[in-house]
Amino acid sequence: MVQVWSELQSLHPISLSLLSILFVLFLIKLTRSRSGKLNLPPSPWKLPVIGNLHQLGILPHRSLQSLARKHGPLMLLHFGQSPTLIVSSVEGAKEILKTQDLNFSDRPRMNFQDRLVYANYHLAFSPYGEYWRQVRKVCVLQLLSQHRVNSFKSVRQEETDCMLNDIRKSISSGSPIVNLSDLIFSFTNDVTCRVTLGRKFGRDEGGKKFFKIIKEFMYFIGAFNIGDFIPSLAWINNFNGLNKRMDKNFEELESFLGGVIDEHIQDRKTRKFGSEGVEDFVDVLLGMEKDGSIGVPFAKDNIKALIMDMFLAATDTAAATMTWAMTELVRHPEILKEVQREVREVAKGKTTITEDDAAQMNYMKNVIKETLRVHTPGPLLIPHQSREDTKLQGYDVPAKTRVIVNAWAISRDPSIWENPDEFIPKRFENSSIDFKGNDYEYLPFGSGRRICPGIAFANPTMELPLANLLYHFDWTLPNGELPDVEEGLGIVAYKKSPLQVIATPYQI
Ligand code: HEM
Repeated sequence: MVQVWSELQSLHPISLSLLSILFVLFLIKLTRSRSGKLNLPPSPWKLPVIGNLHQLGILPHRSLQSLARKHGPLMLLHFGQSPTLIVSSVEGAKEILKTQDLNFSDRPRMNFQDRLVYANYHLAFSPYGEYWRQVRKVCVLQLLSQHRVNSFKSVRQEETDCMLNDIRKSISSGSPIVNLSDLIFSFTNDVTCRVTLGRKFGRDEGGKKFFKIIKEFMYFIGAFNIGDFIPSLAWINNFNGLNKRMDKNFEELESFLGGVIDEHIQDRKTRKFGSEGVEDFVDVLLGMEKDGSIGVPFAKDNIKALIMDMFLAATDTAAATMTWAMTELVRHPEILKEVQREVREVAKGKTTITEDDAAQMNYMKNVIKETLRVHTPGPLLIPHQSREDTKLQGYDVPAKTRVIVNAWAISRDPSIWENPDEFIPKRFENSSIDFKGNDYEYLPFGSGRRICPGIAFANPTMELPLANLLYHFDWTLPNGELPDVEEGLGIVAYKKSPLQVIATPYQI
């Protein structure tokens, strides 16, 4: 020490003052980094490079629920290089989706968006900002408002009749076992096709090809993609076949959607409205492209993205809910009997159940509510992202942190719900809890700025066919075997194996 001191004294005064400045700067940095140390939410132990990815499991909502039980309802995981906040409590969800909604209304960018030009124009994946605000407004006003939804009443009625006829045909051809999963998916897909594209694509080769394209696209959104978590390793997708598969799908999508738009442009030259006689969504969007009324740059690629949004958001979610509802009903014959009693009392003697009839079936509505609680179709909502540094329940959350709200775990939290894993539609009787985004213990459609804008569309699309299925047929199980409740992989929690049930016509 004495030697260091005497060497310092022998230094030139300029060097000495430089050294002092450096020393002071070092001290400032040290103090800053100590006082600026972030108080981050608890994290489970993580591995180098992949972080907590290995703990994600095949059904992430379930593995995240188990991790939250150990580490708490606010947890910071690292999926590769992406810090991700996992929220599994009512208080946390309320903070994200209400109190600090503006800060958490962004979306993280997904790797697939780099490979499909118009993926950047999606409503569901758009960052928070003027583009998102304007296209959301257009979608709500032109397709999803109560007024527009009512104008598609006849479409839902006709498609419900088609589904019932398919079942009758199957029975009269000697096959009373019907694949309800397929029938329900065709129903929601045909309804979405008609209101969005002006016509359905049927069950011929063309229609089947379209189903395949949509299903494949859904797969990319839900599939594990290394580029989403470790961008520097995105090149791996060139070798594992994912990029090739995406490119092929996107080419098919481009050709299909391009064809639909061209068809509409031709149609508009000869007719005022689309093939249904009502202006469909593509017609409306083409009109907006032409007159520039949307207020943000808007061209064919934007139209394609919004069409896709409607298919991705509307078809699988509603179909999954109805399939789960029927699955739970055949698993609980006493509940099935009770709901059929209500349906048959309300619609007594009628040959067709209308939406006005279905609207009076309160027990059936509770069956749908309970289905959305137990089998939340979007169990983790769509990931949100913070826009600025913030504090959350005493923890620091830096800007650009991904946020996953585990809505499924919250709706199965035993401290909130009695017997949370059991299917009990009666729990909603005399309860004010609803799915409109004000009750944070029950968030099947999310809440806040990014809440699902399709609630008004989804309701009658599920209630009408369900009421009709329950009214016109009795349902039993092939060999008396209960259907399983195993979930498939993907962003929508659907029933993995198809629901096969025996339909027996009910004598009105
Ligand atoms: C049972 C049916 C449905 C369920 C359970 C459901 C659920 C959800 C959920 C959980 C979100 C994400 C909310 C968030 O990020 O916080 C969402 C977003 C969205 N949903 Fe739905 N949805 C359903 C039906 C529909 C339908 C029928 C449509 C349209 C026809 C639709 C259109 C959308 C769109 C466009 C978004 C993105 C909103 C945005 O990012 O601003 N959904 N939905």
